[in-house]
Amino acid sequence: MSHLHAVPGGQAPPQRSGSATSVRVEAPGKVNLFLSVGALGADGYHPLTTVFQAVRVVETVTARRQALDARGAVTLSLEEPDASVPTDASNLAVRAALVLAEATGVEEGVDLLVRKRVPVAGGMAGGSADAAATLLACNVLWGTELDQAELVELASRLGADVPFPLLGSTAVGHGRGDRLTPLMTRGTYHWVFALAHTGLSTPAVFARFDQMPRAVAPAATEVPAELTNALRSGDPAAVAAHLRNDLAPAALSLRPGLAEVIDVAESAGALRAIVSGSGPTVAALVPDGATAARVSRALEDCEHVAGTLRADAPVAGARVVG
Ligand SMILES: C[C@@](CO)(OP(=O)(O)O)[C@H](O)COP(=O)(O)OP(=O)(O)OC[C@H]1O[C@@H](n2ccc(N)nc2=O)[C@H](O)[C@@H]1O
Ligand SMILES: Nc1ncnc2c1ncn2[C@@H]1O[C@H](COP(=O)(O)OP(=O)(O)O)[C@@H](O)[C@H]1O
Repeated sequence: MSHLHAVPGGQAPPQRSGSATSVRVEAPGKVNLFLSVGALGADGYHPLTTVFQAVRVVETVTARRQALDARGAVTLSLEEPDASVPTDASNLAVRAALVLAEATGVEEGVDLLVRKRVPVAGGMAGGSADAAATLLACNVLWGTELDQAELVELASRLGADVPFPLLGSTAVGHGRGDRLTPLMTRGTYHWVFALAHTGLSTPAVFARFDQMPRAVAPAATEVPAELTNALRSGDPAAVAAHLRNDLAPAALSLRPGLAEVIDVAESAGALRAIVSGSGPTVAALVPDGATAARVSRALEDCEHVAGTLRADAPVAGARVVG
């Protein structure tokens, strides 16, 4: 591992010849194909058994060397400013750069440019994708050479959902959802996402989950074989039959209009529509492109839907582009 330190006296630290001045990384959003939630633990987290699938709705983070007069600072701007996304130290991408700098002793700072495509506070882990992309981009920009296991360890300190976008594809999550095991799947899955007019807070959805009567199905400690077999056979209809989200009743209780969104998608031909993670995005699994177009059109006419996205899955995890 190579460490870069600021030189005392305000001079620029030496730059390795040939080192890039900017690194661009893409990282995917996700949908939970299975999300079984246990009882709240003493650490304030719920034990999860989940299956993440990375979808082709992609965040892009460009990490650029700081100008000499800003060296040491971590700054962030959004390609398209959005009042619901902070650009200060509370942005998960800024925190990711600081965590990597702290772990490696790098002091040169970074300027981050974020292009968001994953709906904000939508249950698709867009902020986590930004953090994962930032870890990889800074690791390359700074030449810190952490391996993937080390990046995953830093990611899990930032949030339960941050390790997954580093891996991408399909993976089972245990613990807080951050202990990942890749899952073999076949085929391509087609999704239509119905975006809500406003987001839902993940802690608020978990808190509502705690207040609700216990679900009929007990929390699962393993992913059912029916789902893993369906994913292995590449059969979307079989996968649709085994989708499960224990947070759905809590999200629906906070946002009753989501029931209608699910209905609209399924009536228009979706194999199944579910709440994505903690919501409020609704993820509709469709058999083909023609049905995707029909489901999108029906959803766009629904008053609770702000817009739709179509995406295939699974896709790779965070990777350097350009
Ligand atoms: C629900 C899920 C499903 O994949 O995703 P989203 O729908 O938010 O994208 C995740 O568990 C969200 O992960 P993430 O958004 O990273 O959560 P964190 O920042 O670590 O935690 C935010 C808060 O959510 C609650 N939380 C999160 C994860 C977990 N296993 N149990 C919890 O109770 C806790 O109240 C915690 O303080
Ligand atoms: N890089 C980021 N992108 C989006 N939201 C962020 C980011 N950093 C911090 N946040 C805050 O986290 C909240 C939820 O993040 P997000 O990842 O979009 O949703 P979810 O947790 O539902 O997947 C946002 O409402 C925002 O206030």
